[in-house]
Amino acid sequence: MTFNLNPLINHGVRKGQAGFQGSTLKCLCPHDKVEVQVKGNVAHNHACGCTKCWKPEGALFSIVGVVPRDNDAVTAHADKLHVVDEKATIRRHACRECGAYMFGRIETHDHPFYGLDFIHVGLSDDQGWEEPRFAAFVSSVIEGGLAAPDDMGAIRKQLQALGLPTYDCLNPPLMDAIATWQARKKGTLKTEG
Ligand SMILES: N[C@@H](CCC(=O)N[C@@H](CS)C(=O)NCC(=O)O)C(=O)O
Ligand SMILES: [Zn+2]
Ligand SMILES: [Zn+2]
Repeated sequence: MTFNLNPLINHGVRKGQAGFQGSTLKCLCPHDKVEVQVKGNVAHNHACGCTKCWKPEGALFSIVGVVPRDNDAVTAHADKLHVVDEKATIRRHACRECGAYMFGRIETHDHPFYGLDFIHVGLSDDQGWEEPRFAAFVSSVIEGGLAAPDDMGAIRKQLQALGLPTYDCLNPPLMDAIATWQARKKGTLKTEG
């Protein structure tokens, strides 16, 4: 059985282009689309199975990455946006009409990822975005009711065959970044860098 992981990766992972300058994200409404202009490429792009990230209809995973918060701006139909969950750390701004999540922002200064916005490059018509490089929160697809526990072996295999290592949290570099931030805050890590 082949799973609908996400349309962006179902038929292989397309490599990004060096020097890609960014592009516009558009919501899925047939007209009066919400538009978000993104300057520069996305980073840490990955598949996320968590229940909070936006997934296209029928897909098991979101494709989500980050940009500096100053690099994205809503350029059309901002009035259609609402925050999906005010209590979540990532305030995900979605189109009220089509449901697409246009950007997610961390407003808590005291957070390891403060300063980054979360975006979905699948909402752009352009190619060249950094390719997804790993899969995070894979086990969460069970929590979301999207997959049976017995399917997880096959789902992980499909992701790994695409060259995406699978994790049930974030990947080691991001987990290390979070732990480093926590250690500096607690004073348990004193070195710079
Ligand atoms: N098992 C949980 C995990 C959710 C989770 O921790 N998601 C990560 C990856 S997007 C996160 O950073 N969430 C913060 C937030 O959603 O505000 C779920 O699937 O809902
Ligand atoms: Zn829309
Ligand atoms: Zn997520």
